Amino acid sequence: MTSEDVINEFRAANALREGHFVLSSGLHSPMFLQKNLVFMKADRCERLCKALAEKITDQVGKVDVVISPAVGGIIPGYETARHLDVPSIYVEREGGEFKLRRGFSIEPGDKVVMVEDIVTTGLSSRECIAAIRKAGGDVVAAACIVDRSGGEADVGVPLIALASLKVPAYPADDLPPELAAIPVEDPGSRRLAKV
Ligand SMILES: O=P(O)(O)OC[C@H]1O[C@H](OP(=O)(O)OP(=O)(O)O)[C@H](O)[C@@H]1O
Ligand SMILES: O=C(O)c1cc(=O)[nH]c(=O)[nH]1
Ligand SMILES: [Mg+2]
Repeated sequence: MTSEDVINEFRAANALREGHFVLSSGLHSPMFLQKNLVFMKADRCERLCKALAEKITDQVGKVDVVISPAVGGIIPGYETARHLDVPSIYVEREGGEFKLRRGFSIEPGDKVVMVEDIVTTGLSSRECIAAIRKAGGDVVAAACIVDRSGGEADVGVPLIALASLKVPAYPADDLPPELAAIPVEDPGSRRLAKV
């Protein structure tokens, strides 16, 4: 599957959004990949994650478990794990920090592939990898459906991206005037109020 094929799946799901978005990292962008609209259809999710699973196997061989960061990583993590025929678990934020909860644990020495939906700066991936290591996992690679950094993000382990593209993103104090003129949306979960 080429990067263009992957982006076409987003287009077909009306998931390639234009406007003014604040991203998980705090950067602002005129484009947002609303992955939930892609993953909501099982056939579309399967095509993408089957291709990602094949790419993971080609590049790192057999792994023992997939671990993903909530919320966005949960569905692609599960579907990719299904094609790798391994279990899928996830970390979620507790007091802002990713942790394994819900009875999930890692067997000592388990080879882990961390599966993300989207990588922009790699911040969430690095936080997830740190949480996995703290819980005893050996992270052999990271993987994602789309790397918006065009290969520039450094997550500290090899990053296997199904699609790679370079999307503009700007610090809040350095917005182009045409972007600053549009009301901002914050679609992710990082800044959601805690209950
Ligand atoms: O590479 P980064 O700069 O970290 O950006 C990518 C992250 O942003 C999104 O998560 P977000 O925190 O918005 O929440 P979500 O998973 O609930 O969508 C996405 O799911 C990635 O985890
Ligand atoms: O960087 C992000 O937060 C981000 C970008 C994007 O296109 N899609 C997404 O879900 N998150
Ligand atoms: Mg996320």
